[in-house]
Amino acid sequence: MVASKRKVKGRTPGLLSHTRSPHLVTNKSKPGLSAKTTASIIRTHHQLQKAHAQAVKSGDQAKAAEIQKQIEANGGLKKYQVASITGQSAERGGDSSRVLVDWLEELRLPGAKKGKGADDGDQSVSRCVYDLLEVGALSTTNACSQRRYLSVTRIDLNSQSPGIQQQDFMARPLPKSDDDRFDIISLSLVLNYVPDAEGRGEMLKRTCQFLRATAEDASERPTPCLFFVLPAPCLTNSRYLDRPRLARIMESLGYVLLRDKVTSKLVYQLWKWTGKPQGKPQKFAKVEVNPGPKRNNFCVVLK
Ligand SMILES: C[S@@+](CC[C@H](N)C(=O)[O-])C[C@H]1O[C@@H](n2cnc3c(N)ncnc32)[C@H](O)[C@@H]1O
Repeated sequence: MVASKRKVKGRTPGLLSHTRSPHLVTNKSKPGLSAKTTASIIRTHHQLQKAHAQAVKSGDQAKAAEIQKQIEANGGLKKYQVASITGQSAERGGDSSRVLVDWLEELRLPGAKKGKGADDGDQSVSRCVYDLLEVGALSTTNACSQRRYLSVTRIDLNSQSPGIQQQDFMARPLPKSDDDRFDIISLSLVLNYVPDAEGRGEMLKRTCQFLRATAEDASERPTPCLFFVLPAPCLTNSRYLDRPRLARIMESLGYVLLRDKVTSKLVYQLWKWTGKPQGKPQKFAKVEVNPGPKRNNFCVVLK
């Protein structure tokens, strides 16, 4: 059966190829880029990245080089980032770090107060500042950057501003002491950028090395914690991953779920790191958990 144009247009929402990061505020958007164009740039970039990772994995250097050329011909990471910013609108969710700060405030992180610089003049709390590592940062003015109780270190594979270090989180030198660790790590729409399942598992594992251990007297606090955002279909419509399986993966690394929010487009989660993995170290292979023809193949493998 040939799918009609209308059917293609009225897309199946659960397919990853139809998602994009819909939460960046577009007040500064370039009006020239239509939603369709930005979605297409993002989708193509993800597909090519994935094909490139597969070619590298299979040792096909010629194919990898060819795909790399295509990635560059399509504008590369730079164009993808522009599309990520310009293709989004506040009505579609806005800045995801608003969810993070709302949760930190709701969970009564000591010193965390609502609003910009809300701890000004409050003598009753000694000033608490928490170190946040924002991986995959595209902005220096989002909600988490506007809280005085957060000191934000921003990194991205391609820095768009002097306030963002150009750095691959996977190549960031491992901490030598707690001075190099963080209270909070944010991976907003970053895990799904990683083109292969093993790489995603490695990224999750690596977060544990960058978080400060919980002090004995601070067990009620939400920190140290990991905030992440994923396109909803990664967890709601994947053959290989759903929320229970992700929870088992995270718990095996020592995380416990504090907050979880699912919208039609995105899943937001906040995980506290206990420093104590539950049980023996576990491996998670690529296992089908949700069979079905209209599902995507998003997967996290932990070796
Ligand atoms: C879709 S954008 C998301 C940006 C922003 N966090 C958001 O929520 O809108 C993904 C960003 O993650 C960055 N990224 C992906 N893997 C990364 C890594 N290993 N280290 C640093 N940045 C990374 C990419 O360069 C890209 O700018």
